[in-house]
Amino acid sequence: MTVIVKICGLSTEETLDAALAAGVDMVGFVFFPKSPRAVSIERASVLASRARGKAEIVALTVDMDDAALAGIVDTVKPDWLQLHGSESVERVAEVRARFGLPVLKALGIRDAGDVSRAADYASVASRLLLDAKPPKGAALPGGNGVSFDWHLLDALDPGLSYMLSGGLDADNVAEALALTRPFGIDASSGVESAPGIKDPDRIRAFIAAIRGFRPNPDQGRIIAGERISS
Ligand SMILES: O=C(O)c1ccccc1N[C@@H]1O[C@H](COP(=O)(O)O)[C@@H](O)[C@H]1O
Repeated sequence: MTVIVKICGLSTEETLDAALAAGVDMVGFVFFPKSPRAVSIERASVLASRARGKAEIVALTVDMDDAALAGIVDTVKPDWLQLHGSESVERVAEVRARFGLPVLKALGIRDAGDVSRAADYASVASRLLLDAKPPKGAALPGGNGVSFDWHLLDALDPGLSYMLSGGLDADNVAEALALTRPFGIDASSGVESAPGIKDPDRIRAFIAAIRGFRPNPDQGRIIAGERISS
């Protein structure tokens, strides 16, 4: 099982290079002003040029209008747009069509109802990112370093491909992979030494933990009473 790895919220050459050298597949730049990881379009453009051809470049946006998205797309030239706000199914389809870029739609998960909503977005988003819902009163819609109950994903259609995020780090990602079947893994806080400060050692340890993960063939998931082997 090869799992795509995304590191989000990179803002320095040193940490970007550490992620690239460790074999990251996607690198995310955050365009949400309240985030401690927010970068300007100019800064993201420099970092994106450094990463281009080595990893896919993701522009993370939150409920952004077309004019602001266009500014990012024209200058940074991302490979992906990540929509991490409360964008509707219609808005996801509109952004994808208008900009001609694949869209990674983030959905906050806290309960079974949130999981069932994922199916609504599956046909319009190029890929889904299942993240923890932010704690009440949080300033950020993501990047809060909190996990959700991964067992909730047992209810997902097994054919639905998704990326997993929310409070993942080198210590818990193997357990997350053992309980779920994500196409990819995404982390931000879990590879930082302080909010917004990415740590090269934590990035390396995180990617090594994912690459080193081996599913236990005797430990299939139980879905609706039926054992699904790995
Ligand atoms: O990282 C941020 O600052 C951020 C801001 C606004 C929306 C989303 C954000 N990050 C995304 O959230 C996931 C989970 O973060 P964490 O690992 O729990 O800290 C992250 O991978 C980003 O895609």
